Amino acid sequence: MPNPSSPQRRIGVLLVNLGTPDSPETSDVRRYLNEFLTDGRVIDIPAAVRYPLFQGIVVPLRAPKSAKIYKQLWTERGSPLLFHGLDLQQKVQEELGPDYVVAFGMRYQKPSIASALEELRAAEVERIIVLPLFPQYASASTGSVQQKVMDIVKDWWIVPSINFISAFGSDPGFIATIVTLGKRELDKQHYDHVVFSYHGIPERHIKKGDPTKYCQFGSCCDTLTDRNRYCYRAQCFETSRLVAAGLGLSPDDYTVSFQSRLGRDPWLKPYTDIALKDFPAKGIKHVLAFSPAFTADCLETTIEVGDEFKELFEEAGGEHWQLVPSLNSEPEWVDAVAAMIRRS
Ligand SMILES: C=CC1=C(C)c2cc3[nH]c(cc4nc(cc5[nH]c(cc1n2)c(C)c5CCC(=O)O)C(CCC(=O)O)=C4C)c(C)c3C=C
Ligand SMILES: [Fe+2]
Ligand SMILES: [Fe+2]
Repeated sequence: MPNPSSPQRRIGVLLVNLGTPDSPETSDVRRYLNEFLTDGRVIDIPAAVRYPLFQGIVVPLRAPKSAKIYKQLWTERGSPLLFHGLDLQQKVQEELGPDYVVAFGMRYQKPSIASALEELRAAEVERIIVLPLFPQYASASTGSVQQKVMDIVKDWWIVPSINFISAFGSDPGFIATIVTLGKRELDKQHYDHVVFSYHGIPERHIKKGDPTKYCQFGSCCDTLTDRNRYCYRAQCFETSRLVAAGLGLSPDDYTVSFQSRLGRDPWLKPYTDIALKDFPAKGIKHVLAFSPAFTADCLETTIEVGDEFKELFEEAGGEHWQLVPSLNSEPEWVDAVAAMIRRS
């Protein structure tokens, strides 16, 4: 007989974003980068080379430069990626109500995925829905979160049912929120062109997830099908196409490009910093830029797209470069996240 006084079983929700240093000081940035850049899904070279190369050379050289950039990004509330994540957690919890327990974790540094999973375990949730806040699946982002969650729960005596929402780059609520934010900017003034700039990944990462060699980095990715469902490039094109349709843009009105490459191997092309330099000569002087690989403002959006690309564009003769803010904890995005969770 069920005990009528036993608490109702609730569903656990784990929202996860990438990570951020505890502070913009070099020592904290170094600790963050050491964890991030020794992840074998991010830097996919043998561990025996990865650790000495990155912890011994790359990170010590990079940390002071990155710390300067993090200082520009830092706010009174700290890192935008962190405080927007906590705001989203709180608002999604309010939206979903008492049948759910919503936790927030970061893949690297704090709050850790382990601490967020502990909160859910302590709440005795019946099952867990994990939503990595990366719209397009990549092994370096979503895959890494999935692996970390599995590494942790494998040691629990009772391993709960877990659903992973692996990608949501075509989700109607996600697309609609980007369209709303884009319209806000487009209503203010005329733009000659739109850029969808995605975080890049090495081409090798796509090849490793494509045993049938379907993806040839050409028109194969123009449509998202069962053959390329997890191809990051195909998903980026799909997100762009859906947002463009929502904004009433034709294919000539927009460019899809990739940013933030690291190392010498080929990454997804075209590279945003190179593509934008050609715009002014083509008569494109006013550009509206979206960052649809990110759900919250961070270094890659605010600084790289918002400041650095703006500077490059103006140096090349452009007049106005405007970044569309990320979804952060916009009410429409909160509704979209809650809807994805309810459907899962
Ligand atoms: C969209 C999801 C992300 C993918 C895919 C991704 C792949 C990836 N990233 C690097 C290297 C770096 N990324 C950095 C920052 C960063 N990356 C993402 C997301 C994805 N990365 C976010 C949200 C952020 C910003 C974090 C913040 O606190 O604001 C950095 C740090 C930048 C610096 O210190 O200068 C690096 C380095 C690789 C190599 C990679 C795929 C192989
Ligand atoms: Fe990254
Ligand atoms: Fe592809």
